[in-house]
Order: sequence, then structure tokens, then C-alpha cells
Amino acid sequence: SPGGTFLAPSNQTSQLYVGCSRTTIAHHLHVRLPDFVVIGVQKGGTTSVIQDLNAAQPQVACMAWGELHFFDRNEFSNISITAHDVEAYAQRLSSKTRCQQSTVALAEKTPAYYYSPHAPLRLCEALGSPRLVIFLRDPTSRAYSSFYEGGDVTHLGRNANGFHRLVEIEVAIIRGCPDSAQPSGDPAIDHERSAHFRECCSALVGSSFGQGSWLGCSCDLSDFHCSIYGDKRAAQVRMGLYIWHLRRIYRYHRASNVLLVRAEDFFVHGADTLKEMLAWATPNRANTIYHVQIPTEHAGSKTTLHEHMLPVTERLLREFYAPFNADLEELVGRKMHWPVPPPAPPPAPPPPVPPATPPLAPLPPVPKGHS
Ligand SMILES: Nc1ncnc2c1ncn2[C@@H]1O[C@H](COP(=O)(O)OS(=O)(=O)O)[C@@H](OP(=O)(O)O)[C@H]1O
Repeated sequence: SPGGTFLAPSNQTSQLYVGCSRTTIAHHLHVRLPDFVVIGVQKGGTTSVIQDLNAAQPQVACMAWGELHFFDRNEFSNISITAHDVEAYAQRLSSKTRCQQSTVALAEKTPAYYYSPHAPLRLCEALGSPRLVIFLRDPTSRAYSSFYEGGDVTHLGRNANGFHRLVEIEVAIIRGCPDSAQPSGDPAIDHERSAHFRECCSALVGSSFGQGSWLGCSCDLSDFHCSIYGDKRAAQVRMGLYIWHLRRIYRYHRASNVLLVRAEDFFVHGADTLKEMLAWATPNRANTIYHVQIPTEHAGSKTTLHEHMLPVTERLLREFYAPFNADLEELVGRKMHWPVPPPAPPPAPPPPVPPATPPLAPLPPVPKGHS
């Protein structure tokens, strides 16, 4: 489709599906819940989605301003959602929106939901079978944009060299703690697995990088940036392992309820993306004419304010992501057409061979008669 929206085929995703026990009392609540939730990815263009949809006719769509950050709260990492929580969520949603009664689609976006270990399960418990939307952006450019979000909590420096160091640390963590770094989405498993991860990660970053307490390994859970797998402000590479995150999402949500969007298509054909998304999210109103206006300016650029990523970092990241992206493409049933690793620089020419020392000229014969 021109807008880049698609659904993953169910043949593989259904093998991952286990579902959840819904918070059944919520059926009886008389609250308005969202028609769809944009759950990611961070830096996938999700702020533009709010701006663009709210700039459209108000009866077409209404998105909450800002991010609700409800289902990613750490209090839900090992406690199920109650009917009271669902009411609180609905209230929070309505307090962040100014919708007309006739609004076709009500929605919120919190990109942290796709990355949170427990949010996919809690979304299922609270909302049953919600329609979820994920904008998937080339993970290499996503990571660089994300690096400049917020303050410099890693103290690596807010520049291309600091990013390179972060990428080296992240790649080492993912390669060095392969059995524990990937959240399963099941709170009981993740409680145990994340304890192994924190141990493995801290030992590795301490011994290989001299960082005694690294935020990407463990952090203060009272901070909403923190999860049991570390602080996301130091996990920009892990955030781009979409295959990991989608597996967790498809555990609790059927592929037919998860609209995927290639962010690069949205960046170019935004009006088409939003029309396709609304038609999918509100199938009963499919004959409504959507007039989606796209402002000329796009929202929230981080990278345009900074120097380019170093070529050596780009090569490292693209090579690192390549097998994960290949797995993603297999799961979602299409090519993402993200840039492939740039060719390695030609090998340095061998050092010049020093010219052979010319043989010494024979000494002239000593004239007879001299001594
Ligand atoms: N239309 C369009 N064209 C090109 N690029 C676009 C567009 N809309 C958003 N963007 C880029 O998306 C990045 C911001 O994403 P988010 O709004 O999802 O960020 S956030 O997660 O809400 O913080 C941010 O990326 P960077 O520029 O790399 O920082 C935006 O520039």
C-alpha cells in the first residue's frame, strides 16, 4: 500500500500467540476506550501522527496529546490490571483529549509500550483485543535519533563519539548475555530472567568497559525510564531489535490486530498512511470520507541538530542489525528495504617495501707500493 501499512501473516505469528485472561469486569464499565493505540516505535514518527490526525477534521480522529505511559508503569510488571485500573486509564485518556462526540477514532500513543517487557500483556488484560499500531523505522537511524532524547544520563557525551561508545557497549551486552537479555513478556519468566541479565550485564560492562554501575543493566524502578532490564535511555540498540519486541507482542495480540507501518513510507506518503490506518481502525465507518491534512513541518527531529553518525558506527550497527532484520522480515512477511551495511573500506595498502640496499661498490685495488 502507498502508506506503508500492512499486517503480518498469521501462519508464523499464531504459533507465538498464547493470549491473556482479560480483566472481565471491564466489560461492564461505561467508559470510552481507545479505538487504537500507537505503541511504537520510539522515534518512529509517532508525534507527527498525533499532530497530523488532530489537524484533520475533529470528527475524523482524536488523539490524546502527549503520552499516557499507563501500561508500561513498573507497578504492572508483576501485578495484573484491575477494573479500577481500566477506569483510571479511561479517565486519563479523556483528560488528555478534547474530542467531539462524533469523533470516529479515539486513540493514544505511547511508544514505550512496544519496548516495555510487560505492556503487551497489560494492554491485553485491560483492553481485550485492542487495535495496535507500530511504526517500524530503520533501527540504525532510530537509535541515533533516540540517543539525543532527554539528558545525557550515560555521561558518554552528546556527540557522535559518545554514540559510538554506547553502541559498542550495547552490542557487547546483547552478544555477551544472549540467554537473558531478551524479555519474554511473561512476568514470571522475566522476573527470574532479568535478575540473570542484571548480573551478566553489570559484570560484562564493568570488566570490558570499566563502567561500575551501568544504567543499561540496572536502574531505579521508581523512574519510569527504568525497567527490570535496565534504563531505556541506555538501551538504544536493544530498542531496535524489533524481532524481539514483536515476538512478545504477538504472544498476547493476534496479527490481525497489529497494524505495522514502514515509517519511511509514512515520512513520504503521510496522508495515505493515516487514511489506511483510520480505515483499518474503524472498519464500521469505512465509508466516511477522511480528509487528513499533513502539516508541511514534521515533528520532533533530534538528529538534524547534531553531527552525522560516524561511518564506522553506522557500519557496526548495520552489520549488527542485519540478521535481526532478516528474522523480522521473515516474521512479518515482507522486505523492509532498510539500508544494508555500507561496504567495508578497502584494506589499507601494505607498507612500502624499502628499496633494496645497493651492493657496496668493490673497493678500488690498493696501488702497489703503498702500505
Ligand atoms: N514526515 C516526516 N519525515 C521525516 N522524518 C519524520 C517525519 N515525521 C517525524 N519524523 C522523524 O521522526 C522522529 C521523531 O519520532 P517520534 O515523534 O516518534 O519521537 S518520540 O518517540 O515521540 O520521541 C524524528 O527523527 P530524527 O529527525 O532522526 O530525530 C523526526 O524527524
